Amino acid sequence: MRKESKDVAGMVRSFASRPAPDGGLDGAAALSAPLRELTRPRAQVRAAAAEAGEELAMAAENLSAWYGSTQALRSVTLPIRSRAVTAIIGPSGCGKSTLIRCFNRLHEVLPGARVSGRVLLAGRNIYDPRVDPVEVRRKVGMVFQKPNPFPTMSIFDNVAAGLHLVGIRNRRLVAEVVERSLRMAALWDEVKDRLHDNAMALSGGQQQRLCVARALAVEPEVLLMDEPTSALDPISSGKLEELIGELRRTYTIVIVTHNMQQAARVSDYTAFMLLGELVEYGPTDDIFTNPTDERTEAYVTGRFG
Ligand SMILES: Nc1ncnc2c1ncn2[C@@H]1O[C@H](COP(=O)(O)OP(=O)(O)OP(=O)(O)O)[C@@H](O)[C@H]1O
Repeated sequence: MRKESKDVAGMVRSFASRPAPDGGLDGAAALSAPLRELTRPRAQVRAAAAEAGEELAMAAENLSAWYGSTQALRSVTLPIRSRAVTAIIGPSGCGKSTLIRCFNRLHEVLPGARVSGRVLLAGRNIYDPRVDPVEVRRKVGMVFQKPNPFPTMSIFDNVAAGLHLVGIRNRRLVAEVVERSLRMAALWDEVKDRLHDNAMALSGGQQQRLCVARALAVEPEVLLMDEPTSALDPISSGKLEELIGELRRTYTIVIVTHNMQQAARVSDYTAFMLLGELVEYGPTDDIFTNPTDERTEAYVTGRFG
């Protein structure tokens, strides 16, 4: 487990202040960076992330979200480390799902839903008006609570569907990517002889791994998982956790979970939320064994929630 200073806010500040890559969507904003640094104190500690030697895949910066007049997120600032698993924990209704739905611009599809603040993906604000939400959703894939394969499609076509959407139609290439994705989702051996069966013929756990394969097929930069094992039996949950353990080498994963043991088992970093606010973030070991905030301690020791 990597250890780090507790000054996560400083690390986020440094990430938030990174200039966008040349020609990036934030290119214009980067030109005025000195001004922004003066006006935003959070942009001052540029060296901290470099010192920590940690790369960030994403970060929420002062992110707030509403459903009509109900505010579900309150100025959340949170780093998401590359090639690591970040668990989001907290009691029901604290905003976990809303947060990750803001990470791939799914929140805004609901009528009356609104977001303020920024979400940086590789240094670019995904809420920049010039950014295409469809492209964001390709780069930031999502696996939902209940397995949701396309019910009329075969196992093969479920994984190939995303490739068709991004314009990849070459049959050999599609077949290669489908196989690779199913292997990465640890499902290949179980389905290789029945790729053209209907996806609904799979067990719930297999369907969920199929959804992981479908998400991986388009090579996302980040994979979001919203309580991905809550509809699965213990054996299927264990397999999915093993899979997360494998994928963390290659992917950046953010997992929402109610299950504290699961968060402790699968994640490198944990964020604890309460009433729409981020209470504490840090290495999972620290959050579970040595939290700094008494509300975190009360939650992880089961005293509320
Ligand atoms: N579609 C919606 N319309 C209106 N309010 C909503 C909607 N979805 C969520 N909310 C509200 O937003 C707040 C955050 O909900 P959210 O689903 O993000 O919490 P959560 O921590 O993921 O909860 P759970 O653990 O129960 O899934 C709650 O107060 C909830 O009632």
